[in-house]
Amino acid sequence: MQLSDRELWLAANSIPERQDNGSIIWSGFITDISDKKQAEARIHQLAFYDELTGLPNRRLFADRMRQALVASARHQVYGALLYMDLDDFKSLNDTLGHSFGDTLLRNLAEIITRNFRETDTVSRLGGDEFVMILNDLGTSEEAATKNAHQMAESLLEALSKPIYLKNHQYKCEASIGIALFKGVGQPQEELLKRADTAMYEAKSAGRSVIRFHDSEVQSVLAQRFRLESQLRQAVERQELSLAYQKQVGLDGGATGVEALLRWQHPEQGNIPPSEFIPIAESNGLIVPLGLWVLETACQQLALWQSMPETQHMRVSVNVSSKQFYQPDFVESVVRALQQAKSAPTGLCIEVTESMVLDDLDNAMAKMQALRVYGIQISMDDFGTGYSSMAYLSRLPFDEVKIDKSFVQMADTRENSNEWIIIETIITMAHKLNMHVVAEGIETLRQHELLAAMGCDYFQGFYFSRPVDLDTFNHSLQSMR
Ligand SMILES: Nc1nc2c(ncn2[C@@H]2O[C@@H]3COP(=O)(O)O[C@H]4[C@@H](O)[C@H](n5cnc6c(=O)[nH]c(N)nc65)O[C@@H]4COP(=O)(O)O[C@H]3[C@H]2O)c(=O)[nH]1
Repeated sequence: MQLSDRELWLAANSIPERQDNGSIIWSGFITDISDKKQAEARIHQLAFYDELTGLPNRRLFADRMRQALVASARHQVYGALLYMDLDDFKSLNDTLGHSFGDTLLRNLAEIITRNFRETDTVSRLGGDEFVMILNDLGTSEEAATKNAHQMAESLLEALSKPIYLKNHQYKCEASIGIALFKGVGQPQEELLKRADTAMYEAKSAGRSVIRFHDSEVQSVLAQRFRLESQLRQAVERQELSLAYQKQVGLDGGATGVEALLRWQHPEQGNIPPSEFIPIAESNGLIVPLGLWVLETACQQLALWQSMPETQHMRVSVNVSSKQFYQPDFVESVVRALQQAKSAPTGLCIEVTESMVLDDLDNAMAKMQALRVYGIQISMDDFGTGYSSMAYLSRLPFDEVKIDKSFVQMADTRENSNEWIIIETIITMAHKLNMHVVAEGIETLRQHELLAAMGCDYFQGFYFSRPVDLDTFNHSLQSMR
């Protein structure tokens, strides 16, 4: 029962008694059991929650951990255990007293809880040690590592804001150890020990440090962070360049090139795009990098267009999803063309199927706007995604690029389903007035088979690897 100012728990006991006329009268008594209920709630609170902060205690943590492991196994997703320990709590407790320490811990509990999602668990195992269970961090180890690291970083940032307590300003620093988990394979105690060990490693490495238990994960992460900061300076240091891979027509003559980004790292040498482009995509750096690629490719296009022997050459440029969905993407492409004084018909923008399907209407509007200028659009990596014929017919593409994995798969099994699919793609693309490029041609046989199927253009190591500009121009001259 809810009274105006408090909740009242009542227990009713009554016995039915049948009367002579057949009716039933209940007689009994009602007892106020509010005190008992409160005592039960208090016992539950004491059993499962930390008295000082109100956070789940070790017992409830163990139960949530069990649930997290089962859920992770069922959905095949990664989770992580974050073990956090304050960097100078002991000395603070000793100098400012335990009551100050307690108030600080209560404040921190609130800050930590605010920093995580409702589906995560924030618990206090004792002293200044907090352990968090993070669920649903992704299906790949890489995504989980990144997500767990981001969440730990954002926690450190939230903790670093000054807290004002009893005339003291306190800026918190903490060490965090992380252990990833997936499925029920690892015993709970083992996982906790791993996160704890990682936390000790973090502590010995300095203040406000995050460490993963798995040394391999840690070194991949360290390399990623190193690359990330170096990539920021790569444009200014002129470490980036474009490689050009030619595309040929049926007669073997070069009809165009695909411009591919290259990073010549001063110590590590050539770093493949598969390594640095995902980093640039995740931190937004891909937008300025992509613009640099477009501007450089347009300048080169203008040069080729100014010479009679190369004026027919088309330059294809890859764009990433983040870059494509920038509100001013179309304007930035047009600006790059205008600044370089190159004709828009020589530029081809390569987008992938999954990129377009992310936001179909928006993508369609951008593609139509690009085509108004005469810029061509190619659907890259066709065959790897949904490869929906329905979408292909609705979207304004000029070209379909059959992915290399598809071409190579088909080569190994004659008359395989892959060949049938390739043939269907080619026929359908032609009916939709699109031409077809097969990429990843490595053998004469692949070339001949695809040519026989009606493919229009070809690209692959069989004709040429991607090469630097001088080598490319040289090869053009020697062909004349
Ligand atoms: N095995 C084999 N491979 C072949 C063959 N012919 C070409 N390749 C490789 O296939 C990739 C083709 O580019 P992509 O599918 O667009 O795939 C590209 C593209 O998605 C991305 N990328 C490259 N440059 C840029 C860029 O400027 N911007 C963006 N957003 N992504 C880029 O990185 C990916 C990888 O680029 P690369 O390492 O240069 O790898 C290139 C090229 O070197 C062949 O016959 N056999």
